[in-house]
Amino acid sequence: MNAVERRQRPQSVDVLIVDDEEDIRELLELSLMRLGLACDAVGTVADAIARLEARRYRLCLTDMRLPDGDGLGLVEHIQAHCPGLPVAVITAFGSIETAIRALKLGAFDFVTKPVELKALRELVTHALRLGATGDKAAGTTPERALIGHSPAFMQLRAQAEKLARNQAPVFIHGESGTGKEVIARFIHSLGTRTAGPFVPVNCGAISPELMESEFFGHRKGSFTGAASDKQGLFQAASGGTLFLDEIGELPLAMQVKLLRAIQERAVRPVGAHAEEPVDVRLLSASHQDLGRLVAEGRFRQDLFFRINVITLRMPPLRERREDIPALAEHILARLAAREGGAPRRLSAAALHALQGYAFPGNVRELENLLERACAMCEGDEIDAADIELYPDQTASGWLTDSAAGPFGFQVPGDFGDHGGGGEPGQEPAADDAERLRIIRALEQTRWNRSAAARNLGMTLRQLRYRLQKWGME
Ligand SMILES: Nc1ncnc2c1ncn2[C@@H]1O[C@H](COP(=O)(O)OP(=O)(O)OP(=O)(O)O)[C@@H](O)[C@H]1O
Repeated sequence: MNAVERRQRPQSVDVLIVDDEEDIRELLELSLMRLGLACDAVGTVADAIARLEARRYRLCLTDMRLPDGDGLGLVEHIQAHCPGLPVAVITAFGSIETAIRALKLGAFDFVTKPVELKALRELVTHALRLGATGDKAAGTTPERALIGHSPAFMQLRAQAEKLARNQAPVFIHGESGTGKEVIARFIHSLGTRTAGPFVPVNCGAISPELMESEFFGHRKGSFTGAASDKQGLFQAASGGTLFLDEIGELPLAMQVKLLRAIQERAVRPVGAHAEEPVDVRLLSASHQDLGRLVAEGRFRQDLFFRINVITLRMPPLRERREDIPALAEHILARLAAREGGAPRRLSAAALHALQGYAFPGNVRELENLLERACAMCEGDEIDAADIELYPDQTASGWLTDSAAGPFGFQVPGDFGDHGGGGEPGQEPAADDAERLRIIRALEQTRWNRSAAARNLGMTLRQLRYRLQKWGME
């Protein structure tokens, strides 16, 4: 660092650099200074802790191996003593496991050695934005309605708030209609990318032939029908979050391309000669057990590891029945706002009926059910008689601890690794469970697909997609 650069150092200190190699400390300091940031640089964990006690920083950037400890210890110290301070770790090339451990301990992000200026710039930009949005994670800013106060939901919410503060890919696992997209939006809204777009994609709804172009875009004339250049979903999500719902539905060929895009942080539009850099955070979700798909050879293990750095498990509604009254109230208020007039109330008997129901279609089914009930009910109060429940779905029949589900098998097959009982080998594949549920619903509605979809708590498009997949349409 030359004398002029030293004189230009701003007064406030933004970044604490922790690295035991002096030349790397200098290099990082210089690179960050050129981004207009002031730095302190130390070489040991003890010095880092002393500085953290003495000053406030906006980011801590630490090497992993230090003479008197490691970067993970410092990450833990910061979580405990300086909550809200983003900490990023510098890992040796190829040591992704260490990076993952750091992320799980609450690190914001990681960069690999040798540190590239571009990666460093991206990391710092997001970290400083995080500081600016830090209060949101504490819940002072209204975010998209996320209703639920049951212990299971509060735990999920706390995890999501923590995850919003880092850049790690998150896999959200849960049954249909549990709110996977809602939680993905929540993570996006509390993170550093909140000013950027949130782009949700249902991987199961894109035709395999168009997938590459949908994801990465295409150049005019690259195939019949490509009348002009088109941006892909990755480019559309740049600076924000790409949410890949039903990621288990991606064909293997597309999985390879997705992995490359994630690893390289770049995509090549169909018909283009060069790759374009993209800066997206990836969140993904599925109702399927990806581990099982990997074992069956239907999902690539390398992609699985890449997207599954952290898993969030969405509890089904029947495991958090305490949330039903608040959810119902929220939904009725929303329906009233749409239709006009005051929100309808639920009678005690109606609420009792709802709380005894298993909700195979989860919150989406509750929404559909209340919408129908509002249409049926004449007065201000919805009674039990106005609520049409899908038969044989008492909550007790669905309890995952020990009981067989309403169709005589363990439900839900896909969630056996999270507390479902029974011998693993005896569980049917999730697809089988879902197929049976859908066939039942179709039989009960005399194959009226719209009515069946409503009863199942899914959209007609989702039902048709599943029927097509099983060759039933
Ligand atoms: N905690 C919640 N608070 C408020 N609304 C919720 C909550 N959870 C789910 N919902 C509502 O339930 C519906 C289903 O949620 P969402 O689409 O996120 O579920 P999903 O798990 O992604 O479903 P699928 O797997 O079928 O795509 C949405 O209309 C959403 O607004």
